[in-house]
Amino acid sequence: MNILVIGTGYVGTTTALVFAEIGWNVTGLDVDPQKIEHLRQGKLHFYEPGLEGLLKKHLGTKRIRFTTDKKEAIENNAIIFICVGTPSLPDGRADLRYVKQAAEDIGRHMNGDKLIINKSTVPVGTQELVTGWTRDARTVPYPFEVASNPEFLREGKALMDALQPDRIIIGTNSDNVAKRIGKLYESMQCPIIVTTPRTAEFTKYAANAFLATKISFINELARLSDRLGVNVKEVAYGIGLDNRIGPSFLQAGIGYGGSCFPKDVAALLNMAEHNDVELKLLKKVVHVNQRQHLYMLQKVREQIGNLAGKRIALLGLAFKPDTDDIREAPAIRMIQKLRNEKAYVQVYDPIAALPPELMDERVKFGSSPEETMKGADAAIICTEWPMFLKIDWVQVKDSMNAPNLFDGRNLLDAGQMKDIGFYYQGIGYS
Ligand SMILES: NC(=O)c1ccc[n+]([C@@H]2O[C@H](COP(=O)([O-])OP(=O)(O)OC[C@H]3O[C@@H](n4cnc5c(N)ncnc54)[C@H](O)[C@@H]3O)[C@@H](O)[C@H]2O)c1
Ligand SMILES: O=c1ccn([C@@H]2O[C@H](COP(=O)(O)OP(=O)(O)O[C@H]3O[C@H](CO)[C@@H](O)[C@H](O)[C@H]3O)[C@@H](O)[C@H]2O)c(=O)[nH]1
Repeated sequence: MNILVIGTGYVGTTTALVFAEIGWNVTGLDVDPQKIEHLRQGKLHFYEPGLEGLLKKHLGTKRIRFTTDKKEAIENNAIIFICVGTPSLPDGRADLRYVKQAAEDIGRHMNGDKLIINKSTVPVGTQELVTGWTRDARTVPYPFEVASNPEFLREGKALMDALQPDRIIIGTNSDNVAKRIGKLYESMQCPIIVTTPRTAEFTKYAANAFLATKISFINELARLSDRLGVNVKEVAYGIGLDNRIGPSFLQAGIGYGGSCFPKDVAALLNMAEHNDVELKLLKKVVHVNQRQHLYMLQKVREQIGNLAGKRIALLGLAFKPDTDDIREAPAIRMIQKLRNEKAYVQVYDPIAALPPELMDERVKFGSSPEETMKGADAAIICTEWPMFLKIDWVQVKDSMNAPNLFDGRNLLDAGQMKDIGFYYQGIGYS
């Protein structure tokens, strides 16, 4: 079977490689010639464990190829996945301009029957819009179908999530389309749910909104835990063992970030507003999340006083470990706040880079965690990179100006850090 994947970002590249791995012939199409050139050379333009090996393997098997030629790619493939970005507009709405462009490209170059499957995260009703955009761009009225097939992979675990998904959701009103898409995934061992396109589109937002809610819930309880002298990690473990609750996404910290949760929660809130429904709980989820890094900074101020002129070390920039993605990362918000308060900031991350616009005489990137913390008045852990567990904390304690350690991800062992001589504060954990 020949498959075209439009968009070779995070989702498109993973999707293309997973279909190559399960035996299909895949073409990856992107408007960005640099990305395509990198991919042709077996190089990824983002960090994701395991993916580059698979890319090199399938360039070798010739099951995968990459192009910027829309006409040729669309003409040669009857099954087309749309995997383009749907970023936030200023009012929170999902920007559908790339999806529209892809739909129009397909319509314009259509040369026979096409099955269009949308994997991008899109508002309810987009399948109907894609149908209209494709139809209006056709020059010859070839038949085509549009289905929804949302993607649930996580950055850092993209390959595992895409090869062994918890479920596959197919949104179509046609039994024949459901069968054709089901065939693409027949080697995967997971439930396949066939539903309407609108339900499939909504389910994606519901999943991300629920996960974000779990995080804000435990973050609120973490703040109360601090006041009550309770260990929120043990609370999360205790409630997580209840099958009805489950253990995941109950890790308290400085809040969620990334390219998905903030954008998708905003899009869902926008959808609700346009339908005159107020999602009060979800609004609070966002509110809690936006304040969580400020809560940590308040703890720092309580310990070391005014931050002006103080040296603060920040460990971790990425919005979570195993990625170089800093989109909506709490660490970035933290740096901006520290900069406003005229602190000197030294940052370290094993993979992610500090954006040049954030660097100045007050904000520098360190060469190692140890060097970053040398002479600091306080260190704040913003990302739970496993390498931070291996730091020689005894040595670090002696090299700091004052041994103040603030663990924004509850990564380290509080007792051990205190034994070493640190003033240690996590979130709902100390
Ligand atoms: N990143 C994730 O972890 C993740 C997980 C699940 C779902 N999603 C959703 O999947 C979608 C894609 O996300 P992403 O992170 O891969 O986005 P991305 O921005 O990294 O990649 C999108 C790619 O599409 C390309 N593109 C745009 N218009 C095009 C066109 N007309 N023709 C060809 N290529 C075009 C861009 O150049 C870019 O390379 C979004 O809707 C996102 O919300 C993302
Ligand atoms: O207990 C937890 C779990 C996560 N996080 C934070 O939540 C954010 C998002 O983490 P994660 O969900 O692992 O990363 P994403 O790659 O953004 O994946 C989410 O967003 C994708 C895009 O829609 C979906 O496909 C995935 O299913 C969904 O998990 C990160 O900042 C984490 O630090 C916490 O603070 N506590």
